[in-house]
Amino acid sequence: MSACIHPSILSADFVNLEAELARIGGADAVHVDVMDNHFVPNLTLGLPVVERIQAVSPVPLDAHLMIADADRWAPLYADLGLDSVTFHAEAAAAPVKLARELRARGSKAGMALRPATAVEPYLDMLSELDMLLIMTVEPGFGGQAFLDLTLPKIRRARAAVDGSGASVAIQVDGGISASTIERAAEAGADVFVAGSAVYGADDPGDAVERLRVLADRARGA
Ligand SMILES: O=C(CO)[C@H](O)[C@H](O)COP(=O)(O)O
Ligand SMILES: [Fe+2]
Repeated sequence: MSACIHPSILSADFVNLEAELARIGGADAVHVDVMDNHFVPNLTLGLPVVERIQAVSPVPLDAHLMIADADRWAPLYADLGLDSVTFHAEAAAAPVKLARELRARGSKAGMALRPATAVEPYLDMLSELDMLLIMTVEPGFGGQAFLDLTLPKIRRARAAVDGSGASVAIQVDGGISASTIERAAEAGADVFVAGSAVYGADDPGDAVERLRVLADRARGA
């Protein structure tokens, strides 16, 4: 199966979101970064804006919740009918219960790990997840440099997912561009978030296709 490319609207023009969404019609999903200025030192948007994006988006929504008290808030995003809702393991008191709740409300369940958070403590809950997000930058801001130190964690996650038999996508987010996507793909990622590399391009739709070709080649797909 082809690599999935999820442009992040963090790098889009927030005053013209509907038009910005139309520019990435060939993407597999749009990645929406929700930040609360508590879990991360930045503030973006919340439920009412995500609800409107969901109403007008030509592609499914992949919400990345960088917010404290995920147990309370993440289910409310699932209630909007989003394709996937990803909470941070570091922000959830009961990750398994929360993942089950997201699925029960009709969303795919994603769980994210900061660069310094090990994957091993969570391997016994892979079957509860549809997606595991390995952050490849410290969450909080777009436009940061890809952290190569996350590559071994991507490899370990890939080996664990393949060994488990569970169907879990491995997403990477942060610093993904034409010069880094192949490294992440070779390590085992299959879903790629790209903000600045897509919306900073003259033609975001073309940038999506180029990234997909590079990732597929690196994955041998
Ligand atoms: O979650 C994020 C930051 O916390 C963003 O999704 C990510 O940074 C995308 O931006 P870029 O591709 O420019 O790094
Ligand atoms: Fe993100």
